[in-house]
Amino acid sequence: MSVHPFQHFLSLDMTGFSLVALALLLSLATYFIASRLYFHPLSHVPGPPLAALTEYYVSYYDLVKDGHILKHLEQLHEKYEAYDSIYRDPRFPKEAWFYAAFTVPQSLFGCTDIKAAKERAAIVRPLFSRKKVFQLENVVQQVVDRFMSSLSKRSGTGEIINLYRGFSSVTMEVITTYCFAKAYHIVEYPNFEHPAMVGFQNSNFTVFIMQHFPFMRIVLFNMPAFIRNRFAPAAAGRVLFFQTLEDQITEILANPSSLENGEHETVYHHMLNPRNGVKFEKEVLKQHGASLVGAGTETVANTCTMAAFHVLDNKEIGRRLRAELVDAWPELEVPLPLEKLEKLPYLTAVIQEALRLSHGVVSPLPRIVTEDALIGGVLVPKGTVVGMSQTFVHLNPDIFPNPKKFDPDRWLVKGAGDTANYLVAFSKGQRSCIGVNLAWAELYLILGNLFRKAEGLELFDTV
Ligand code: HEM
Repeated sequence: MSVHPFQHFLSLDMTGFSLVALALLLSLATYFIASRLYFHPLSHVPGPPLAALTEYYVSYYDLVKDGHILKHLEQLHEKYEAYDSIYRDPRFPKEAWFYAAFTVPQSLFGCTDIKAAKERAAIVRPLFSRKKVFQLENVVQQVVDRFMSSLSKRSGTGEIINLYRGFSSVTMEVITTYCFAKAYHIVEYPNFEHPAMVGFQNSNFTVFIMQHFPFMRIVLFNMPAFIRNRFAPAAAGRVLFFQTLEDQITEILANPSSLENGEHETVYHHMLNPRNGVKFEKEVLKQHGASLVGAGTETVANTCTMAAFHVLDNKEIGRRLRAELVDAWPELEVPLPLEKLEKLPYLTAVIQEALRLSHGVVSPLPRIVTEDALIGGVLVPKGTVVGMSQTFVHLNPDIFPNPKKFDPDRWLVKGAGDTANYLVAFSKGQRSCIGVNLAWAELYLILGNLFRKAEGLELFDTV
């Protein structure tokens, strides 16, 4: 078979072209890999080479491995303790790319500008001070009473209750009543599956998607409702919740004097305060409201779930907790005030241990290093994004021996007060949790009431 001279020329040329392209590609890849591994300003920072090469290293663990980046990071981070240097340094702002995925950039939580965040925190902080939480204790107590009454209706029926959903219901209802004086009747909803609560909870995964694929923020929020409901129900829940908040805000803005007749002080009294000229726009109010619900629902519910599991799982822990509660609270008809509950040492230790093992927020919360800084003994250049998961502090065996064991006694031994400095569930520094007092109050009231009043609770099908 004869070969046409042109055909020969073409095949020779294609091979030559492919070789040149391949060589070019290899050189580019070598240049990229070498510059990232050896010449990048962070090349001296320890860590796996693949993570230095691509940001999709984290995306893979978040999206494909169901958030298992933490298990993986735990092994990597054992040696690198730098929590305080990162979070206590007031010069390091929150990193915008990460926080943008929560779609509340104008809220206190989402605000990445140091000065603006400080001003915003100062406006709402009075609502969450220890004094105010004590003044509004009955708001929390009433929701807890409603939760207990929902539970007692199921008592003796043999019904299986998803307590995690139950705790999420009570914590979401506390936030909406405490912050907005608005009850959604979440704790009364069948199976503790109120659509706003379940929708908000399920939508957490969409945050990861929006984090790694930012264009999805526009897609998910702007697609027609019927498509979103059909193909992205989790995002639909989030949108539905934002809408309910917006409706309340629209009503208040149309009739600001309604605040004077409200049941109690709310976040709107602080964010729409004619006396000191504070008047935020509707969008800011909406985002701030949503972020309070986001920050205050799952966190408290996770801690309650962690405590309840271990109290029910470990007979001795359950016995000691109940004995302490019965002793301090003989008359069940009269609620035991927060002031008394927080003086109970074993209950306090159970809560501390539950906070430690539920960690607060498990994702490393990123900050930007604005000036060259020494973090964990490593010189980190200006502009670097740094963060450390709270899990690495809470599971450090040098601080908490046998760290995976739920052991309230570790908080009762001499010197445990110092160890409390390492309980970083609420983070540290200027951007630490503004709701810490409310959170503690909820934990005391929910767990105190549950383990004093509910009888016959048993674990079912847990691992
Ligand atoms: C066990 C319960 C809770 C835990 C463990 C917890 C933990 C945290 C953590 C770790 C942060 C820092 C987040 C970051 O750096 O981005 C934070 C911030 C925040 N938390 Fe909580 N939280 C809890 C309950 C609450 C409650 C009940 C509220 C409701 C008022 C709340 C409102 C906030 C807000 C608004 C922020 C943002 C503060 C800022 O960025 O300056 N949290 N929380």
